[in-house]
Amino acid sequence: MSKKTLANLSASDLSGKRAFVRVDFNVPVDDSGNITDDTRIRAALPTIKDLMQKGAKVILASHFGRPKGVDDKLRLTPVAKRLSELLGQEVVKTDDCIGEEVAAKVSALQNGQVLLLENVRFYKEEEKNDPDFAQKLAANADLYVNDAFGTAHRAHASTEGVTHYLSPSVAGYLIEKELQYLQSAIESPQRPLAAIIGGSKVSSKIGVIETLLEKCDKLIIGGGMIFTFYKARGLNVGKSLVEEDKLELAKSLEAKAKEKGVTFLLPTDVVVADKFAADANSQTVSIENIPDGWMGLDIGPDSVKLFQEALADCKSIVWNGPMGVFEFDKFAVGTEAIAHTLAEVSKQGATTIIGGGDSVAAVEKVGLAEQMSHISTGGGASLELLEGKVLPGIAALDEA
Ligand SMILES: Nc1ncnc2c1ncn2[C@@H]1O[C@H](COP(=O)(O)OP(=O)(O)OP(=O)(O)O)[C@@H](O)[C@H]1O
Ligand SMILES: O=C(O)[C@H](O)COP(=O)(O)O
Repeated sequence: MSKKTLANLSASDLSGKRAFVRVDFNVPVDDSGNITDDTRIRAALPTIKDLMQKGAKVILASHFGRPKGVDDKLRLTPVAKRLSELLGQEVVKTDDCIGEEVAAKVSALQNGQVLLLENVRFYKEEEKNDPDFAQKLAANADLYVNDAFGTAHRAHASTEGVTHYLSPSVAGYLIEKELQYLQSAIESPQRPLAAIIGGSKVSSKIGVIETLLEKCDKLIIGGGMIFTFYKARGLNVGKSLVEEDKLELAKSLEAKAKEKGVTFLLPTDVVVADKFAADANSQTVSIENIPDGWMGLDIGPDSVKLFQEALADCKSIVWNGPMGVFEFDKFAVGTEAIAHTLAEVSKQGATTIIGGGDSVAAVEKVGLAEQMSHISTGGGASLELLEGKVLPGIAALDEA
């Protein structure tokens, strides 16, 4: 990575210094506000612990959800509690992210102590990347560390704006690791490189499919978007999800794959349902025989076999997006089978990278996360990185 990282800063650079650290603690919670998955908190620990050990005063900032103004349900209090448990040390929590209370609590911090600011999105200025707000965030700190990979695709005050007021501005260990895996996966992969792209719509994955067509040897498509490709081929898709305005695009993506010599695989059979529900009636049919009135919600067993065979000799695999409606157990089979396949090829030495969000949730659900080479903590951010886009939260950091 050409950016300066925390590894470049020694104890003498950090001891007694107030480090403003942007993390992504936007964690899933249940209806009672309990954290259901603390992966993102644990992923930030190497950076936080390193700063503590090097004697910095650690000021953590994060967003949580998408509040419109102050929202008591979106306070970071449960996160502070969980982080205190993980660090084995009390984390000081403020009720705001700027202002006098923050200034007072920061000035009372000892070297190695950790403070968590309140949700930065309680201020609309955060998402507007307002310079005055960024300056207020920066006012209590001496330097900036960005470790919020999941939010690095947002040019917000705490991810981009603050870098104009704090120096040095460096990447934390999580961002460093994410870039190392995701960038090298597509820039200098061990080949064959396969990409598996799923999810609901072609429209949200056009950019990544187009970029991957330039980079990978095999492109495997699953999820709701397959029906747009089938319809473009003239097949009947029943009540399945289709983006009518993307039929031409689907045709051109298939044609482009052919032109580039990329193996382009769509499922050969699907599991169809009579309604969009967990308890729907279902049957497995070949893609030529989707009945009227039924909708495809998962890939079928022949497709799983086809994909497994295609993945068997791959040395690098990137996966983004579920193969079916995995939230319903009945239609999670295809997604889970792909997770098992990736765990298998990982064991045989392939690099397997899971690109955020739903595919990560699926891999975790089947308990295979540990077996993958890299599980990204970013959904949108990992997708944008795979698309080859510049992430503003990273671009703004100091050059190495
Ligand atoms: N056949 C299908 N019909 C309708 N929806 C589907 C189908 N297959 C998958 N989905 C839905 O797609 C959603 C995920 O799609 P989306 O485009 O948001 O992917 P994503 O969240 O970007 O993926 P990731 O989070 O892994 O990056 C899931 O909620 C899943 O239920
Ligand atoms: O969960 C995420 O993808 C990140 O925390 C970014 O959240 P956002 O999409 O609300 O900006």
